[in-house]
Amino acid sequence: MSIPGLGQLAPEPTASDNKVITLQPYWEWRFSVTRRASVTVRLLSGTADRDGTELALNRAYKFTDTKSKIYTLQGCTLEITGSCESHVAQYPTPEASPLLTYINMHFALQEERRRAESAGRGVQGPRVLICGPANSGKTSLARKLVGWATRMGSQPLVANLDPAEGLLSLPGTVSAAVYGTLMDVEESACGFGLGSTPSSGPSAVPVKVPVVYYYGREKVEDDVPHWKDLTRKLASSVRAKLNKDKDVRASGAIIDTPGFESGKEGLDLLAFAINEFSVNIVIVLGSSQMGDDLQRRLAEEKTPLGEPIIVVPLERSDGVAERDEQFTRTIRDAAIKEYFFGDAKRTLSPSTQSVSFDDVAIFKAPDESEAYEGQPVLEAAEISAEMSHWTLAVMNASVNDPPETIRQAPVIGFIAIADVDEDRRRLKVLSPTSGRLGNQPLVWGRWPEPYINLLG
Ligand SMILES: Nc1ncnc2c1ncn2[C@@H]1O[C@H](COP(=O)(O)OP(=O)(O)OP(=O)(O)O)[C@@H](O)[C@H]1O
Repeated sequence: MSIPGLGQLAPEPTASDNKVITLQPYWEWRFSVTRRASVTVRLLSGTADRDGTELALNRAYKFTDTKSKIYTLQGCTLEITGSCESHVAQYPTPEASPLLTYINMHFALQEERRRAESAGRGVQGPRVLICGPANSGKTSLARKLVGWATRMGSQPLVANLDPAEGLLSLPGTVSAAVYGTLMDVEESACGFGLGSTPSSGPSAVPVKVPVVYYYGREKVEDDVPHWKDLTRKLASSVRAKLNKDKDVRASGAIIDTPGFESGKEGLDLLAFAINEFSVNIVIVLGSSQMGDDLQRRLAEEKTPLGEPIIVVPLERSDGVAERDEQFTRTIRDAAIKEYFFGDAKRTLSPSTQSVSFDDVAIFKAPDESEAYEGQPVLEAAEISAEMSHWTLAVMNASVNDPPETIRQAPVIGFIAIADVDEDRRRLKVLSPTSGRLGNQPLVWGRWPEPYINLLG
């Protein structure tokens, strides 16, 4: 058990310049670098990880707009250059750190994967769903379990059901991808961000190919039926992949979820996802109440493959950082910008095109208040200046398809509306590739609202 606050050195408000720190095994260097500041970390000796991905010795890693930690299992020395809030979390023994339980979880999952592999005959590895209240460290744990698994040669499928944070995609989506290779330590999202996708052009780490569905809202509660439809679709593509590829099948899946509370609605939505993804292991972070409720609810249930569903409550790390609206908006805006323009490591050249209102088919999701059963799922949008700076999803469907088909189609990519000239009835459109906008329908969601002018 780690007791919040115990064994922590007092935070250093803004440590700057150059310093060298030594971490004992299982200690963490926790840092928060915001407002476009940056900090550079170099591993001088020992071993160190960020969320399951190892830092290379003597390589400089630069972090911007990131709240995270570097931990060590064997001890290490780090050189830190730059300004950020940071402190070292010390643990007297490994047992005092929640990290040990996460690692034990990883080894238990590896054992399941080994069993699935040797059993063959279509036996699937563990399908693990990670849930808990908001800010309990779900995504960080998902990244660790994925990073550790890939380092041992596994290729888990990773799915994200939280539209507030895109996995290899823009916010407002749910997505899934196979992870079989190295993750990017420097990325704010540490391997779960856009830097690892092919749509961003050449990549420093091997690219992942996600399947993406567009939700266009922030919270599941904003349009539960639509979220359920997309979760069902995503689960179906995950199932297809697990059936098709024996290495992925043996590795199983890791599913990250939005922060749900332990009320009936949250439990119902979790139970829905658990059923759709044939989950057989549910990790509950930071809520014994939710752990108990799920245990009770799933005690008699079996997966469609006939396995029992095991609920594993795990402790939340007291290091999980609060992220205010300003920080999350900065991260979101940076993701949208990176999608079109790349980042410091690789610059992309998006194309700008001028298109007539008559040459595009834009559909609009209903407003929040209308998002209930019986309402039109998508309507043809009236193009106006209101659309300026919004990012629209390009759907893998035909403009003549029924609205429901368009809404549930996979996403091919995104475009941004740079300008709307109502007088000339022309749109200036920013697109990651230079091809003409084809016959694909575009969907204008309700979130995230644009805060930046991409061409400004
Ligand atoms: N031990 C830690 N030390 C420092 N920062 C941490 C630690 N664990 C997690 N964080 C950071 O805290 C923030 C929240 O963590 P994370 O995203 O994993 O939580 P979450 O439960 O998935 O959140 P949400 O409910 O919003 O999806 C992230 O910026 C993450 O990098």
